[in-house]
Amino acid sequence: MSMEDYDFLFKIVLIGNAGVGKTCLVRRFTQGLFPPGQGATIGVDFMIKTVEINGEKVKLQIWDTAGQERFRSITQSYYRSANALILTYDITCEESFRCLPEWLREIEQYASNKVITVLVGNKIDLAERREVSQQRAEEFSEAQDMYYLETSAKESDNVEKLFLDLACRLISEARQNTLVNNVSSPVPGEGKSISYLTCCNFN
Ligand SMILES: Nc1nc2c(ncn2[C@@H]2O[C@H](COP(=O)(O)OP(=O)(O)OP(=O)(O)O)[C@@H](O)[C@H]2O)c(=O)[nH]1
Repeated sequence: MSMEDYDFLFKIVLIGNAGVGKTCLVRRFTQGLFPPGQGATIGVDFMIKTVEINGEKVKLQIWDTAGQERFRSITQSYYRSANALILTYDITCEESFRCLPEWLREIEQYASNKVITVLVGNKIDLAERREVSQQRAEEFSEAQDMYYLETSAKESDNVEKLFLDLACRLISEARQNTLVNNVSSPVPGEGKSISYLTCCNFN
């Protein structure tokens, strides 16, 4: 496949406290591995994965930002052009959940108002150490109008689903924008134009 051979290109940025597992989620999805002894991210890392959804090639540019406070001014500059943000916390770390309103303020300030935000509670393989209940996280995400998903980068639980559902959402949004911006374009209903809806499982 050549570099230009894709139907959609989306930029996804992962944010959240240090140590919640952002890098591991990205490595799991893009490389299919759980890195041993993963060091803290310095600034921002970048990975690409192209997936096929209902016969269409979707190129995902995935930006993994450092959670440490001292990198905040660097990472903020990556919000603006993001199509989607994956706001991650660690279900075994109350502190990472309590910081979410702070992250939402960052999003409000630096991201586009069209950005899609997904809240992710990572490390569900450590169920016995859980400090944040699923219900509490769901209530929070509902109040903030975000999708919510729990994952384990270690056990590969829901990681593929996270990125693929997000890609479906982004395709859906992109099509709606095209329709809004171009009134003469054909209405959906023909060929494969609405089949993508069947793969969006967020609720
Ligand atoms: N048990 C378990 N450990 C995880 C999981 N995901 C990440 N970890 C561990 O959590 C630690 C931090 O993971 P990272 O992926 O580096 O976290 P990060 O959010 O990228 O951290 P920063 O780069 O500092 O922002 C590492 O020791 C990982 O092995 C998971 O799903 N389950």
